[in-house]
Amino acid sequence: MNILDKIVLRKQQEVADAKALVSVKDLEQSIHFRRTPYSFKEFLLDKDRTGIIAEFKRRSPSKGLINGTADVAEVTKAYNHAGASALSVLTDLDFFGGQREDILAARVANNIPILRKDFMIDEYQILEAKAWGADIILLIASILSPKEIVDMGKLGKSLGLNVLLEVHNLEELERSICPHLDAIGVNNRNLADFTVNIQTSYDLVDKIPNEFMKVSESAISNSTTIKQLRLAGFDGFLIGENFMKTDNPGIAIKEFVSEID
Ligand SMILES: O=P(O)(O)OC[C@@H](O)[C@@H](O)c1c[nH]c2ccccc12
Repeated sequence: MNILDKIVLRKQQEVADAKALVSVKDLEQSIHFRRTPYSFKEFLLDKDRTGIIAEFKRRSPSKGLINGTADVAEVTKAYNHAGASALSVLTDLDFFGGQREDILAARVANNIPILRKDFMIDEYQILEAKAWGADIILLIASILSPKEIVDMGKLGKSLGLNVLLEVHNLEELERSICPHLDAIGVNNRNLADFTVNIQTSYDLVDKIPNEFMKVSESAISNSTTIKQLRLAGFDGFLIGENFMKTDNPGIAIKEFVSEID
């Protein structure tokens, strides 16, 4: 079994446990459930921001522990002030060391869009995302059928959430694309075996219809790459480890941003 299969299997159990503990009604009664999510597009295309979607990630299956001490409110505020267009906060506990409380803390500290970064396999998780104060959900093409992507995309949109579809190759893109999406992310990392290749982004950018915002995800570690990805047609750049692996991710993003503009 590859790592992605393991994550999905564990996720099924986690969602079943969560459903037994917190009802849909409870989720709908959260104060965040009534708020109108921020527009991902508005922030991503804002020329005063950088297009960076800055990620808070404590660990990953490929790298193990990345940062065991960083404070989520402090780091996400620094990301925001450095010009991030959106924040990405991992909520998977077993493989990425994230939790619901991380989104809640990032939400109260920031007024820019937040992506709930997790492996969404059930509509219940989309209701959770809304209840926790997220603005954007991630749908990963490699673990969802085209019908699941349509259904989950529709539900997300009906709640006012922004929907980011993640693909890793042309086949995934072609089978998964549908109208209920705002943005398409090309993951430069193959989630099944962790190999990374930025070329994946350049290969797919022109295959993504221009009505969708285009995001390049993973393994971005220098400002030259951002400039090249921008020229190729990308609007957004999802960066985690490059900032989180340092002692002070807030300073790391500031230095990074000073090199792009
Ligand atoms: O830390 P990196 O290499 O900058 O990558 C960030 C982000 O793209 C990566 O964490 C990611 C992309 N897709 C995912 C899906 C699930 C979990 C994590 C991810």
